[in-house]
Amino acid sequence: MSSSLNNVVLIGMPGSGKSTLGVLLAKAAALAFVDTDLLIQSHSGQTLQSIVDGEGYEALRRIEEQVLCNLDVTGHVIATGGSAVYSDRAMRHLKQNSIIVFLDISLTTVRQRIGDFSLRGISKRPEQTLEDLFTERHGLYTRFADVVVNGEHKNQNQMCEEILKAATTNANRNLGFLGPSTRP
Ligand SMILES: Nc1ncnc2c1ncn2[C@@H]1O[C@H](COP(=O)(O)OP(=O)(O)O)[C@@H](O)[C@H]1O
Ligand SMILES: O=C(O)C1=C[C@@H](OP(=O)(O)O)[C@@H](O)[C@H](O)C1
Ligand SMILES: [Mg+2]
Repeated sequence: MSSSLNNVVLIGMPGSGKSTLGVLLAKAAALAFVDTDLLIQSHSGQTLQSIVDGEGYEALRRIEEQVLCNLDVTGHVIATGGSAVYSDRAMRHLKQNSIIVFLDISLTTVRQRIGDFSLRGISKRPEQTLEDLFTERHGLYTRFADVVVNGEHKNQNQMCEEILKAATTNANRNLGFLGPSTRP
């Protein structure tokens, strides 16, 4: 059979809803769920914040790349961390059998949702502002996305429906996504 695009990978800024929407989406689509931030924490035995504080943001990116490249699942919704897109290798690996969905929210909404970002283990250069980070990443999220879902002014249920619809439409152009009902 041709490549089965049977995972949904969520990418986007912190606060875009990857972790919370990922669970809802998995329930709605009868898929399993994995949050790669939790894999990083269990892999390293510490919180993301303590990795950034103790070893620096580049160490977090290296661990994240390793965890993403070792991920070998099918039939999952995969919530990534906001910095996943800094690894070309990891994104190419995920793309092999996944639809990549970018949850696109504004900088204002990022600020509202994440509050004090210095406590959130964000992987960024020390001098980098949130605005700089937003601009730098927006291009990366767009580049790797198969589908972009605008997340402004929508509640979680609306987002979930929209992601599912967009991912299914996109995947139906390929084969084998979300089970037999979408196969020709
Ligand atoms: N569509 C939405 N509308 C309002 N709040 C949301 C929405 N999606 C997520 N949130 C909230 O935003 C916060 C960050 O969500 P989270 O899933 O942790 O984002 P991420 O994993 O992308 O960093 C949580 O408090 C969550 O409840
Ligand atoms: O954007 C980032 O640099 C990060 C986002 C976090 O995940 P969420 O995007 O789920 O908040 C987590 O991976 C880590 O603290 C780094
Ligand atoms: Mg998250």
